[in-house]
Amino acid sequence: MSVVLGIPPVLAPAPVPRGPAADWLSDMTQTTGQAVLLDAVRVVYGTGPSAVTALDGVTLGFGQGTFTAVMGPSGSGKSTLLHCAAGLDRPASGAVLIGGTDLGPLSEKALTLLRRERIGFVFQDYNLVDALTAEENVALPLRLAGRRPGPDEVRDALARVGLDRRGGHRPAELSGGERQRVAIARSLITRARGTGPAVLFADEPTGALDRAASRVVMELLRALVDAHGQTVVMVTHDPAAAAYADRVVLLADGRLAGELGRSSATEIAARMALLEEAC
Ligand SMILES: Nc1ncnc2c1ncn2[C@@H]1O[C@H](COP(=O)(O)OP(=O)(O)OP(=O)(O)O)[C@@H](O)[C@H]1O
Repeated sequence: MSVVLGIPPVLAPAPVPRGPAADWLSDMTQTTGQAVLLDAVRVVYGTGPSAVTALDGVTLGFGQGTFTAVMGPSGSGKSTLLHCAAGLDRPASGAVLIGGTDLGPLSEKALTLLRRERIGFVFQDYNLVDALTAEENVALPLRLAGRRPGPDEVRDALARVGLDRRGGHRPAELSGGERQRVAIARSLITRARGTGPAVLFADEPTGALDRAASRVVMELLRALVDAHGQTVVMVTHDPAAAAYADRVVLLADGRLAGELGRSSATEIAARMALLEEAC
């Protein structure tokens, strides 16, 4: 929940000064239509002999209106990559740009604001508040930001995930798949009025769901990309979920270990098996 409220674990408190390289990268994200760009990102947890290099110089872009799955063996750095790309963790070195904005020089307050207005999050365990209805859950981030949602805003967000008739229900009265769809509606609304998030990050969005519910959630994410040009970056272990993405990025030991274009679940599973064998 701390993630939703925007309290990031800060790894390197000193902001990297903005220099000509950052300006060049910023121009590049705008001219190449990259929603998110990671440039030589390195993340180290801890110090001394017990230090772990979770990301080791990763350079990667996520194009606007594309759907990317990030896969790799356990401990390969997938969550770290997602957290860095979303401005929740700061890299020890390298740069992260969202829509051309270099996150390095931003204060914690500016970073929190950027996350609130331009980034959506969806988590494996939904992170809904049990005591609130679906409508109240969707409206919550706006209320936390001090903004009263417009009369149709919450209903429209729920309609986009096919749950406009379930707005008065609490999470306990909804199935796992419906809860995740409420979480997706909430992620679409947490920003300046009228604009969707620059990027929607999903961390194992189908991890707690059965096959049928997973399929509904993945079809929904795919439709957001196809019909609304939404950019989606998703970490998953599930080849069937990754088969909905335009691109599958593979990580191993904190480094890029290859990528696949749109592929079937069988092809993705075979590639993952090879990668896990090699690690
Ligand atoms: N807070 C932390 N402190 C120390 N080491 C960490 C921390 N978070 C992650 N790591 C280490 O960094 C590496 C990458 O972790 P990360 O969680 O990004 O991997 P992952 O690919 O998402 O793994 P999984 O699939 O198991 O969730 C691992 O070796 C992990 O043990």
